[in-house]
This record gives sequence, structure tokens and C-alpha cells, in this order.
Amino acid sequence: MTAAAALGDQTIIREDDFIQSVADALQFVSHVHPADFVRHLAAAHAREESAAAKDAMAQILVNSRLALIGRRPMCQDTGVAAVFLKVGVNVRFATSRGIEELVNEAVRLAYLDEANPLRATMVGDPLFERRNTGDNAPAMVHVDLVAGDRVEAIVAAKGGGSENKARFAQLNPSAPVEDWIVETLATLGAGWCPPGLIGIGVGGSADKAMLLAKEALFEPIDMLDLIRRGPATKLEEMRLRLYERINALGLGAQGLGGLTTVLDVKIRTFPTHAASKPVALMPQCAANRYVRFALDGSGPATFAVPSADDWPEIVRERTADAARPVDLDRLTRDEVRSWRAGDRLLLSGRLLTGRDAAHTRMAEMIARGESLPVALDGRVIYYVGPVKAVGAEAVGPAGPTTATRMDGFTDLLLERTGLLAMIGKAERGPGAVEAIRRHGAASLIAVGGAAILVAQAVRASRVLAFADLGMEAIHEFEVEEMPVTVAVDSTGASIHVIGPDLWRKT
Ligand SMILES: O=C(O)C[C@H](O)C(=O)O
Repeated sequence: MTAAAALGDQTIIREDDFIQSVADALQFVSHVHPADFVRHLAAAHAREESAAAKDAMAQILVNSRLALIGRRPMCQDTGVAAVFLKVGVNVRFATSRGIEELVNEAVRLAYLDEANPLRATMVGDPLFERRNTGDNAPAMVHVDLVAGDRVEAIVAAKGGGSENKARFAQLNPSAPVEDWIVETLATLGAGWCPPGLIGIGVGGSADKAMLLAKEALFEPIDMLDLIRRGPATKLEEMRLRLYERINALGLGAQGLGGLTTVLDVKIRTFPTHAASKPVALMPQCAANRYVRFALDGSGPATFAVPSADDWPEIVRERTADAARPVDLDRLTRDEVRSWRAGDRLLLSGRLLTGRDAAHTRMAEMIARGESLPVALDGRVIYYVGPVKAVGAEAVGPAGPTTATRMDGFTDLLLERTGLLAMIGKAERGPGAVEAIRRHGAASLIAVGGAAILVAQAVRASRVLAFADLGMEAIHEFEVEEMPVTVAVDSTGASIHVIGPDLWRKT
């Protein structure tokens, strides 16, 4: 950028420049992974010894390159927009509107972009109506007034699965923070889509610690360098210990069991009350989307797109060779009962979709004695909220959402509808596993964060019911050779128990 447009000693930031910069940043992060993340994931993939985890990482890397080349979202959950601004005290915004309003306009522009529409995920009223706002506004906006004459911004888009696993504790001042972090991490399951990052905030107050943990996620990923050169500070020693202890849990990519659960652990601290030790833990999934820019009054920010040549050349073993073909249009309970946890399947035929809001509505209809708008008998349901299609796509990126959130509906639907199987990501809780066993059903997984790869198997898509729910409507997908893995089989065996048990080192 050229010299600042100054009025007296003030930098003037034009409204349009600010809005365009934030909107362009949101579009950019939707399909461009940071280079340090790709480098660390590629290294973890290269050293992984668990075949299932290695394949999951390969899918995420292949998907990342497809997103970059195709300029389409790396994950169907295109996230909640989060904007962190450091505004110099010598900056004046040439606008009569507030900063949040400007950011929200940028969110609308970015998420409703015609060439690369992003998924509108925000619901307006979190308590009662939970109606989708339709444009992904509002954003989470944090503004600090700092010394200086420019605006420094971090624009991020945080996925719900990893945000749901944020945790906080007020520890005793004498309590060991590291034990709390490792013990807490061990309870999170795979809904946050490991391998990823862990941000830790220690100190301040409850709210400050959460913010520190999130801001820690925007520090460069340098664990490989830290391992190579050795720790130089107490904080680096702690990061290294946590990295090793968390990976020793054996959770692995997608919770399938393996060597790498975290690529890096970042820690931020702040002074605190003598009686307190607030600790916040903030996981970041593989859709690690953020970018920094600065505005000095000379115009909007620009974002350099990296070359796809910088991505590792990962040749995935063809899943078709090891997978069983399944005809969804002729699927029987006996066939479902023959599947075993860990089996790879290639699904072809018609698949229903439905996630949180559709499940709530179906449960309410069943409770009122009404018939459902779509018969689930003999069908398989995919927990997904896809991105809108563009061009020749049948559907936009369409990776799985966390199956665990649907656990509370599982027994009801299996019991009352004749549903045969479900597809999502991450582990099922004990109640859902027992329901699956009792009904001779199965829970399948696709790789979370490989949304473009999954969508490539979808040949056609139409909305069947609950159109008002937007991306949460019930769709019917026509799929061809969609690769999935049996996570929970009809005996109640679960790969999310078997895998980590094999790889745990503690
Ligand atoms: O909303 C989604 O599509 C996925 C969600 O982020 C999740 O990880 O469960």
C-alpha cells in the first residue's frame, strides 16, 4: 500500500475500503489455508502410522488444494465471522455508521457472493426461534484502541464443531494447568475435527481468558521449528510438553486413533487476581481460516493467493479397492447388520439429509402424533448442511456435521421410523451406541473437513422438506460411490473407542 491519506495528523479510512477489505478477507479465508498449517499437516501426514488417520489427513490435504484451485469453501461450515481490530488512536473512519454495522455489511457481501457463496449458518435468536439470518450476519467484533495511525485486522471464520468444544475453568492458584488441559482434551472427542490447534488462555478474568485462548490461535504455527531448535522459555517448554502429552492420548485424526491430534499448542497469558487462575481452552479444527491485514488509508487490503504447487502432492490410495459397494436404494437391515466397525463402504443411490433443526422438528412432529414429511423407513440419513451449488455443481461443499449432537434423537428415530443408518462425523455417545445395537442399525462417518471431496460424490440434490430451515432443510442427495467408514456397527463396536485404545501411550 502507498502512503497514508492523512488529514492533519489523522489517517482517514474510507468506509468502502474497510468493508471491501473485510469482505475480501472472508472470501479469501474460505478457500485458502495458511501455509504454516499446510506445512504442519503435511508433516503429520508423512509421519502418521495409523492407516485410518493417515487417510483422513490425506483427504483434508487433497481437499485443501481443491478448495484453493476451485476457489470454493474448504469446509461446508464456512463459520462465524470474527473480526479483531486494533485501531490506531490517530485513525478516523470516514463513516457515520458504527464499526459493527460496517463489518456486518462486509459479512453479507462475502457470504452472498455469487461466484463463491458461503453458507449462512447464523441463527438470529439463540434461545427460541433459532431462525437462520440468511446472510451469516452478525459477526463477532472485537475492537481495541491502540497507539498508532493504522488499522490492523484479523479476520477469521470459526467453525461450530471446534467452537462447541471450547472449555473454561477457574482453577485454584496452586492447581496444575497442564493436567487440566490434557484431562479436558481427553474428554472432547472428535467433534472438533482433529488434527488441529489448541489455543490456551491463562489469566485475566473469565471473559479475558476466553479471548486470550482464541487470539492465541492466530499466532504462527511453529511447532516443527520449536522441536528442531528446542524450547528457549518456560512457555515454550510448556507448549512442547502439552503437544507431547495431548498427542500421547492417541485420539488421532478424526478421533480414529493415531499419532497426531494437535499440530501445535499456543498459549497466551495475562495478569490475574491473586485468588484466581482462569484457564480457557479453544480448539481449532482443520478449517483453520484467518488472515491479517493492515489499512493505512491508501485503499483496500489485497490478499496474495499462494501457488497450489506449494501444497504437497498426496496420492491417495483408491478407496474403491478396499471398499464394499452399497446400493442405498436396495439396502436391507440384514446388509447393515453385516457391516463391521472400520469397514469402508462406497455408497450409491438416494440419501436423505438432515441435521440439528430438522431433527428437533421431526421429534416434535412425532411427539404430536403427526406423520413426517419424508418417510425414513429403509433409508440412510446424512447429517449435513451443504453450501449452495454454483455452476455445474450438484451441491456445494457438503462434509459431515458432528453426529454426537444427534444422539438424543437416535433411539426415537430408529424406533419409530425404520431408519437404517446415519452418516456424520465423530463418536456417538453410549445412549446412541446402545440404540444402534438394539435396532441393528449403524453409524457411518465421512471425513470432517473434506467437504469438497464428499460433494464430488453427489450427482443431484433437491430439497424434500423444511425448506425454511435453509441449509438445515431435508434434502435428497443422489450419490455415486460416496466413501464412508462404519463407525458404530450393529454389535455396538465403535472405531472411536477401538482406534484411540490402540494408539494411546499413557
Ligand atoms: O455446521 C457444520 O456443518 C459442521 C459443524 O461445524 C460441526 O463440526 O459439527
